[in-house]
Amino acid sequence: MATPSRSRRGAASEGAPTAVQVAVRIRPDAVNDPSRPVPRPLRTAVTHTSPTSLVVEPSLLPSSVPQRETRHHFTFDRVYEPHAPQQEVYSSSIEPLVQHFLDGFNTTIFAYGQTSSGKSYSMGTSEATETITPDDTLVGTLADSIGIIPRAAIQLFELLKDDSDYSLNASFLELYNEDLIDLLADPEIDAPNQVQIRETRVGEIVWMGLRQRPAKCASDIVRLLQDGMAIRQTHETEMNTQSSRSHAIFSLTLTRRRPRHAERATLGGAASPERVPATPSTPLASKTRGSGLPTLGRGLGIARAGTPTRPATPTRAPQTPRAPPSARRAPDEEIVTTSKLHFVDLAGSERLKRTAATGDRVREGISINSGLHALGNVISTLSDPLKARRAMHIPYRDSKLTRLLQDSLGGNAHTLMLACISSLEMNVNETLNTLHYAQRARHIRNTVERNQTEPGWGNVEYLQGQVLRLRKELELVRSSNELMLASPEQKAPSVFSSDAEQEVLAWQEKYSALSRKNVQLTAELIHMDRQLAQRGAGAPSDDFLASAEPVIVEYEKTVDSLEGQLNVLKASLASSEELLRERDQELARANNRLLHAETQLGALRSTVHDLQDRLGERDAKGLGIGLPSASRTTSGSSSASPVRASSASRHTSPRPDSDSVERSFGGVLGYAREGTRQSSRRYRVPLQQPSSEDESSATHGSPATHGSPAAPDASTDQAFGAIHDESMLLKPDESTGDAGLVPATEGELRKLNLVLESDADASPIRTRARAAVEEE
Ligand SMILES: Nc1ncnc2c1ncn2[C@@H]1O[C@H](COP(=O)(O)OP(=O)(O)OP(=O)(O)O)[C@@H](O)[C@H]1O
Repeated sequence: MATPSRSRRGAASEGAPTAVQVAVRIRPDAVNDPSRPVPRPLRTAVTHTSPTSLVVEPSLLPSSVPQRETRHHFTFDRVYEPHAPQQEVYSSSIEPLVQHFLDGFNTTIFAYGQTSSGKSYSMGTSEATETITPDDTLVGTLADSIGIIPRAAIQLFELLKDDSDYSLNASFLELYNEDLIDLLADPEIDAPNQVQIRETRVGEIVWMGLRQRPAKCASDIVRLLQDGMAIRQTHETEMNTQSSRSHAIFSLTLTRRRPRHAERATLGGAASPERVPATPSTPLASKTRGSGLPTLGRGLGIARAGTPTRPATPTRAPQTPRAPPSARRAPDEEIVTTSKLHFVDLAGSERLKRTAATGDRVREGISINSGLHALGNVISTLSDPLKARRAMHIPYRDSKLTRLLQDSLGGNAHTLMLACISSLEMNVNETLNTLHYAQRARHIRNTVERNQTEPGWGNVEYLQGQVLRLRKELELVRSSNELMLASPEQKAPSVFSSDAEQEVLAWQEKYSALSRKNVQLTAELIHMDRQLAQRGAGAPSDDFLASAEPVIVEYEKTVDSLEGQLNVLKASLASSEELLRERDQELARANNRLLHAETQLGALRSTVHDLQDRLGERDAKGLGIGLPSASRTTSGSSSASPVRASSASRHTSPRPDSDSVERSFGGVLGYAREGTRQSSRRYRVPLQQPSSEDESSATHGSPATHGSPAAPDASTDQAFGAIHDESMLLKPDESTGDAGLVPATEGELRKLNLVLESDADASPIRTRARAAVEEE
C-alpha cells in the first residue's frame, strides 16, 4: 500500500471550514414494494414545499396536540420531490462534487435513511444497471433510473478525456457484521479479511490491504461496481425485497500530474465551490439523451447485473501508447494531486420488529443499527458548536463505520449527505429521525485541503540536488542584482525604462521566493540528516523493522477483531436491553390492567353484598316497623311510607311509578338512575318469573343476554327493580302495582350479579349507591 503522501495547501479556499451539504430525497409513494404491507390508502405525511424545504405532518398524533406542534418544517441545501428524476439529483448535487474530486479534493457522498427509502436506487448500487440492454446501450426512459455512481463514472471520463497523465483506481469495501470485506479482492491472491483501518501520524485515515483496481473508462467502473455488488450481502426482508445487509463504500482514487502553470490556472478557477457550475454544463450534460446520459455503446462494455466478469478489462479500443507528459517534465515543474471519491451506500436503519427479522437477519440488523447509532453520535457531537469548539472527544472509535468515515465527517473532505426518506405516514417516525440527523449534519464543518504532493519529498538525494541547484541560482541572482545596483546610472530611477523596472521586480520576487524555499529545503534536509544519523546510532535497523512489521500487523488485526467483537457485543446488549425494557413495560401495563380489573371486581362484589345486607336489614325493619320514611326525597307528598306512596300512585297510574320506587328506596334505585345518566345504560332485572330457558342461560353466565347494560326501553322500564337480599327483590306487585319486596328467583339474583360484575362503568355508580345506603 502506498504511504500517504505529504499534502500541502493549494487554493485560496483550502484549509477553510466547509459545511457538510445535505440533500433530501423523498421516495415516491406508488412504489411497488413490500414495505407497504397494509393495502389501504396511506396518507402522505411529507410535503415538498420548495426546492430547499419540506414539511412533515403526521396526522396520527392526538388531535389534542395543537396543529402547529404537529407540523415539522425542515430546510436543507436541496430537497427533491418524490418524482425528481435521477438526472436532476445528479446534476444539481453530485456534479459539483465530482469537479472537486478532479481538482484534487477528497469527496464523500453518502446515502442515509431507513430501510427501503431509496439509498441504493439513488447511488446506483441496486438493480438500476439492469436497465442497460444486452448490447450495452442505454436507451430511452430505461436509462432514467441509472444512479449516481455510473453517472459520475461517465462524467469523470468525459472531463478527463484531454488529460493523459492520470491514473484512476477503484476499490469496493463492505462492512458486514463489523468485518471489513474487500469486494474486489482476488480470492486467489488476497487473504480474506485483510483490510485494516490505520491512522497516520498526521491524522489521516488509511485503509490498508484494500485492492485497488485500475479503471480506464466508465465501463470499467460500472463493471467493478457490479462485480462487487454481486457478492455484497443483500437479502429480502419484510420491508425490502433486496435489502442491503451491509454498509458499502465504493471508492475512486485519482492521481493527476499537471504542469505547474496549468495548475495555477486551475487553482484560480475550480477550487472555489461557487465557481463550479451547478447546472449541467459539463460534457456529460451535453451528451444526454433524455436520461441525462450519453449513449453507452459497445465501447462502454457494461455487463448486466448479476453476471460478474472479473477482472475488469477495458473494452474501449486501446489508446496509442504515448509517453505521459510527466516523463518529459522535470519533477519540480509539475504538481501531483491525489484525491479520493467515496460513494457510501449505508444499510438502512430498521426496527427489527418491522422487518420481521429472525436468525442471521437479527444479527445483521443489530450490527447495522449499532454502526448507524455510532454514526449518529459522531454527527451529534460534531454538530454541537459548543462541543466542536471545545474540541471534545469525537467518538469515531465506537464503530468501524465511523472510523472509516472519519475523514469525511469533520475531516478533510467535501461531503454530501443524501438523506432518503419515505413520505408514507406509517414511516413517519423513521422519517423524522432521519431528518433530525440530516439537520444536525448540516452543522458539521470539514476542513478541506487540496491533496497536492511535491514529487521527491521522500528522496534525500533528490532534495540535496535541489538545494545545490537552488544555491547556484541564488548566487546567480544575487550577483546580477548587485551588478545592477552598483551601476551609477541605474541608481537614478529616471533612467529605468518601465520594462527594466518590471524585470528587476520580477527578479527580486523570484529571489525572495527562492530564498524562502532554500531555507525550507535546508531545514528539511537537516531534519532528514538527523533522522538518518539517529537510525545509524541505535535506532532499529530496517531488517528489524521489516521482521517486526508482520507482528505489528497481526497485533493490529487482533486488536481490530477484538474491537469488532466488543462493538457487536455492545450492540447486542443494547438491543437485548431494549427488548427487555419493552417487555417490562408490557408486563407492567398488563399487571396494572389486572390489578384494576381485580379492584373493580372486588368492589362490585362487596357492593352487591353491602346492598344485600342493607336491604336485608331494611326488609326486616320494613316488615316490622315499616319502610324508611321518604323525608329525604324531593317530593312534597312523600311523608307516607313508600309502599303507601306507591299505593297512592296506583290510582293515577296503573303501573308502578319508578320515581316513587326511587323515593322509597332512594339509595338503591338512585344507583340505577345514576347509571342511566352517566353512561346511558340501565341496570335491569326482568320482573317476570324467568322461564326455564332464561334460568339456564343466566346460570351459564351470559351478561350479554340478560345482565348486560341495555339501551333504555319503555316496556322494560316498567319492570324496573332492585335487589333486596338473597331471597327478596323490590318490584311492583303484579296484582296491586305497588312496589314491594317479593321473593326473588335465583335466576333474577344471578342476573343482577352478572350485570354488576360485567360492567366497569358501574364502579362510580356503585360508590355513590353505597354512600347513599350508608348515609341512610
Ligand atoms: N426515487 C425512486 N423512484 C423509483 N423507485 C424507487 C425510488 N426510490 C426507491 N425506489 C424503489 O424502492 C425500492 C427500495 O429502494 P432501495 O433498495 O434503494 O432502498 P434502500 O434504502 O437501499 O433499502 P435498504 O436499506 O433496505 O437496502 C426499490 O425497489 C427501488 O427501486
